[in-house]
Amino acid sequence: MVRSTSLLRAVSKDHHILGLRSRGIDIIRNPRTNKGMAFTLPERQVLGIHGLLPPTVLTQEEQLYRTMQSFTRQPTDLDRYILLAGLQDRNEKLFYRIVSENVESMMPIVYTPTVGLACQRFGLIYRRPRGLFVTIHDRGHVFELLSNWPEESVKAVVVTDGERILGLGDLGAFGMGIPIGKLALYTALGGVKPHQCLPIMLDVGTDNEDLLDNKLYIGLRQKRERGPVYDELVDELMHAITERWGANTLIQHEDFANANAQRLLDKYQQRYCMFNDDIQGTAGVALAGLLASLRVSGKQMKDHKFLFQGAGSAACGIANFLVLQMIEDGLTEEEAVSRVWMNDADGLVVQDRPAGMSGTKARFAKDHPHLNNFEDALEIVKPSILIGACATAGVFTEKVLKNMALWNERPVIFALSNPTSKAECTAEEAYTHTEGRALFASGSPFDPVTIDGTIFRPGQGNNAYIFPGVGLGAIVCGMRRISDKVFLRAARTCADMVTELDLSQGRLYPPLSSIREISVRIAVATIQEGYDDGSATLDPEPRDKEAFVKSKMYDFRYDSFLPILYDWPEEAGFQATDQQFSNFRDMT
Ligand SMILES: NC(=O)C1=CN([C@@H]2O[C@H](COP(=O)(O)OP(=O)(O)OC[C@H]3O[C@@H](n4cnc5c(N)ncnc54)[C@H](OP(=O)(O)O)[C@@H]3O)[C@@H](O)[C@H]2O)C=CC1
Ligand SMILES: CC(=O)C(=O)O
Ligand SMILES: [Mg+2]
Repeated sequence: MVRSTSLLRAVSKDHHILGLRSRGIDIIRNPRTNKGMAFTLPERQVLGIHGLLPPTVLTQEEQLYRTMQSFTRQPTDLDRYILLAGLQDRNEKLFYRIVSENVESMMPIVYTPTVGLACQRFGLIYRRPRGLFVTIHDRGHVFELLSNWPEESVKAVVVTDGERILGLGDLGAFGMGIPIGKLALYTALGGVKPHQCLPIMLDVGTDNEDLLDNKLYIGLRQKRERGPVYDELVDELMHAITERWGANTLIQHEDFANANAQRLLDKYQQRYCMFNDDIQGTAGVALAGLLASLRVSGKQMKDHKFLFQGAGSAACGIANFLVLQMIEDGLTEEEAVSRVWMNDADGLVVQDRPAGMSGTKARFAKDHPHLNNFEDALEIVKPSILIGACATAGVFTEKVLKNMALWNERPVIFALSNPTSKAECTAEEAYTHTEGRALFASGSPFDPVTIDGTIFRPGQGNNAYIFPGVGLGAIVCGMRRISDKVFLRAARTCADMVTELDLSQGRLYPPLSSIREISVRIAVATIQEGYDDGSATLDPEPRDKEAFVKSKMYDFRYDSFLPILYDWPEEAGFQATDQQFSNFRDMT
């Protein structure tokens, strides 16, 4: 007799119940339940998959070793990206474990810089659904479309419209790689459970002519929809997400172009549990690194003078946080703002310039004659902290860096633009042209640099230090809203975790290998802020917040299918024959 297919109930170690009406082969095909060759012999027999796998039974550790072997043998980083994406599609637990336990080697692949290349080639890389494509033509039906997503308990959505993908510009629907990558970090670095994460690509067309002509392009072949129709779609999406998955569903806006980023944040920040990562997450991580730098320079933030190269979402987000910090140091708002200068594509941000200006940068416009040469602007401002967020490679020239070293004992130089090909300078340039005195950080990773026998290990000033922890904290305490203060707290938490050893090696951030621990602390800080400002809805407030956060985190270890033995429903079967079933019972 063959026992018929029935309800399989497997209780994992974190007591997450997998409710599956599946045949054994479906358990292998489902990346959430698949364990590859790690299915034990009893499991293989009871699930009816005995013989479908090679006879060797591997531990997860042995699988990790084998995967690392394949990983290092790939000819290029893009091949490594494709290998990992394939693993994520086959065996989710193994994928997340390998990323989380090898953050330094995996993050440059699943995230910047390789994810940028993956987006540019997304038409070739796309294999299977890993998120939702919501197009401008779905207006009026977005809720129905979201209902097609098979998960019932989505808690975190990352959405982009693909208009400003890293520093690579408008990549349209190819931008889907970014929400996928960000949410991979939600799980790998923040421990948010993968079935709670949903990437969304809002496809409103693209103004990238190359893509519109590209046979491999997979998005809508039309110019971007803008104006009221665009706004209606975003509105409908925000509403539909919370209708479908609850009012406290976290929505992260990612890589929207400047004209939309701050505008949408202002519109939705008080209405939804949402944030803009490029504005607030980046401000958090930059502030963290700058706070750590104060321990080396022995200064306060208010003692500094800042110049930004780039005056968009990232730069203005950081500048606004610096003002808050300086006000806390005792300055008036006017004094704080006066210390922050900006330069953009039209030159120095000054009040009466021919190009005028839009958006938040106006706050920082100075009463000064117009200048459109950055090196001249630098000479005028003579900053002690120079921050690049202009997506333009090489603008921190040798002359710029040497001048920074001339005016400052410890010049602070942040080249935040991503991917690596857009960085304002390399780590090697920053250290070489400042005789190793620069306090340097970059958005994408750089290898250590040796100058006169001293090894510098630059830190990665990337919002990946911030958003996974904020997301985790907001989700587990059911936050209604996320204020800027959450990110200020996250920044201080991250800065506090920088050790003297980190600083002595030139690193203004803790090593990436400790990022999961940082995420836990940031989650705790987020929850604390949530209860302080009344936005947390979880009742009662957890007393031991750290233990609470940890108890909610994803467990990379495989679920055991063995508990079904002890709770074997009469009609259960999994295609196991009576003989297989009794063999299984004998063995256990
Ligand atoms: N490290 C991190 O965690 C993060 C890094 N970033 C990176 O920062 C970069 C910018 O992102 P974001 O702020 O969102 O983008 P925006 O488009 O909002 O801003 C870009 C800014 O750069 C200015 N700019 C463009 N070209 C030049 C130039 N040649 N010289 C001076 N300024 C120039 C633009 O000027 P104008 O205003 O006149 O158009 C604009 O102010 C990207 O590369 C992104 O990857 C972003 C978020 C996080
Ligand atoms: C890191 C990031 O969010 C960006 O470069 O856009
Ligand atoms: Mg971004």
